[in-house]
Amino acid sequence: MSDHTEFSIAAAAKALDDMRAARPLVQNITNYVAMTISANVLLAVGASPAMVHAVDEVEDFVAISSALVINIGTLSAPWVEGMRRAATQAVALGKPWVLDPVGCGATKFRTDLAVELSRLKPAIIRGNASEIMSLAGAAGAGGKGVDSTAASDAAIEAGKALSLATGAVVAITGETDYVTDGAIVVAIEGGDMLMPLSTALGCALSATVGAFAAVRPPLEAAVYALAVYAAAGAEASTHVAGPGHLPAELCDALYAVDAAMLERRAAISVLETEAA
Ligand SMILES: Nc1ncnc2c1ncn2[C@@H]1O[C@H](COP(=O)(O)OP(=O)(O)OP(=O)(O)O)[C@@H](O)[C@H]1O
Ligand SMILES: Cc1ncsc1CCO
Ligand SMILES: [Mg+2]
Repeated sequence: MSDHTEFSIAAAAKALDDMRAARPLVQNITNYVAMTISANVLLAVGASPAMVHAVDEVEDFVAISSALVINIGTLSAPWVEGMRRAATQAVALGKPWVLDPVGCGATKFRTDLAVELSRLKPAIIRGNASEIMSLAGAAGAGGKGVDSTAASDAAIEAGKALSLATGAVVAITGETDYVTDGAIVVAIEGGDMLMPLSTALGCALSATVGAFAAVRPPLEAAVYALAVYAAAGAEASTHVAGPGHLPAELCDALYAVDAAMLERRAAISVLETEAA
């Protein structure tokens, strides 16, 4: 029996403790919309963020970071070159990097870049259902700009195929989140329907996945980061009347999240195992 069938809330809490103890420096090449909330989320959960994208320094910065997150939300040509160099450097130095293929499928430029970056050995790819289906080349991806028009369960098979094609662990978010390495599929429950109504919370989740990738192998990092975020998102949503105050409440919940909150607000289940 694989260790992978032993995902648990207790192990998520231990991963969170280990991440906070390490306070990993997480380099983010992310979009203008997501920068502040991503940095605040990382600080609140216990990591150390830096938003660094200049082509002249990305490689040096990767060398001092524990993980790298590349998010293609607001692109321009010089940023693209920085993304290529940063990803290549991370792999050369054996540091995990996370790809968030924002809006993959919306334009050819964006889709081509997401495909190119997905071939540069990301440890984890995290996106919404439309983005993952598009990146996998699956039919029916849909998508409306950066928003998903597909349910996360519709992207599970595409996520498995993308994982097998790239070697990355793939995380698909939505009402239920799914994480796969091409064989195992883990489901994470939690969060709240208000979350997609507040921009860039998915981007900030990808940053959080980067923090966990600094202290756990990719499959565990993705599952436990998503569980922590699902718990905090559900908790935060009980404190707000609508999406406006959600980012601030989410940061407070990420600061407070512990084993008890994880137990109360999130659930992890293994849907498919290697043997299935
Ligand atoms: N209907 C829902 N119910 C519960 N949680 C949800 C729901 N939709 C999204 N979430 C949660 O919101 C977070 C962000 O996921 P989402 O799929 O919205 O990302 P995204 O589309 O990439 O967001 P963005 O591009 O705005 O950053 C995840 O933690 C996810 O579990
Ligand atoms: C709204 C938006 N536009 C480009 S990136 C971004 C943040 C959510 O993905
Ligand atoms: Mg997104």
